[in-house]
Amino acid sequence: MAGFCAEVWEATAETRDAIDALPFVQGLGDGSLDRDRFAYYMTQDALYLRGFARALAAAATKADTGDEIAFFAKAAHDAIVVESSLHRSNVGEVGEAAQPSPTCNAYTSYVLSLAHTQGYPELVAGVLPCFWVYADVGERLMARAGDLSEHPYGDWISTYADEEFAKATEQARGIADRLAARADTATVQRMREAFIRATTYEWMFWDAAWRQETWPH
Ligand SMILES: Cc1ncc(C[n+]2csc(CCO)c2C)c(N)n1
Repeated sequence: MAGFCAEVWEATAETRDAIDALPFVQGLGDGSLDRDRFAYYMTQDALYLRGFARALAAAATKADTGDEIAFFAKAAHDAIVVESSLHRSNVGEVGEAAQPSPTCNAYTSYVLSLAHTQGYPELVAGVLPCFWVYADVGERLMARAGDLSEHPYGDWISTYADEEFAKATEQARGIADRLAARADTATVQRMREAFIRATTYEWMFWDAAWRQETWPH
């Protein structure tokens, strides 16, 4: 039987094609995206990363090997430190008044609900699209953009097209496959659902940035 990752990657093919086709992602790749939309995205992403880093730290507490504790603890660290520097250089510090959008709130609440109500395998499956979708999009935008020195979003593209980041994604996939291989059928089904749901949230996050989504009241 093919591994968990191969299976859920296939199951999310339509959503991933839809991500590639989003005007936000297209504009990020060809540099035509307007600065306002990018700034909105960056602020929402900084808010997302705070919640997401907590979910990664929870994965570290649930992990059952030293390597995996270290992997998720470092990922939690990088979500705040490495990604924050990308944010700071683009939009400065995120103001105290910044509020998560409905989609940002839904996505972070979702991964935190996995952290608090589900087991380690389900949580790993739910945080995996964050790595994999970004590495996949980053790699593709990089191949298309070529020289990034004059690209308005070159630092974003190079962060996610980075070799180190590809390695972290590979490690996250290895962990998910190992967990699924020894999990019972019901757990694998919940893992599948978590992966698919989180991939859909990745689509929604970019779509919300394009629309500069706000709360109705
Ligand atoms: C909506 C959204 N999804 C995924 C990422 C990418 N990302 C966030 S934390 C992390 C792991 C540690 O660096 C990765 C890959 C993002 N920035 N924003």
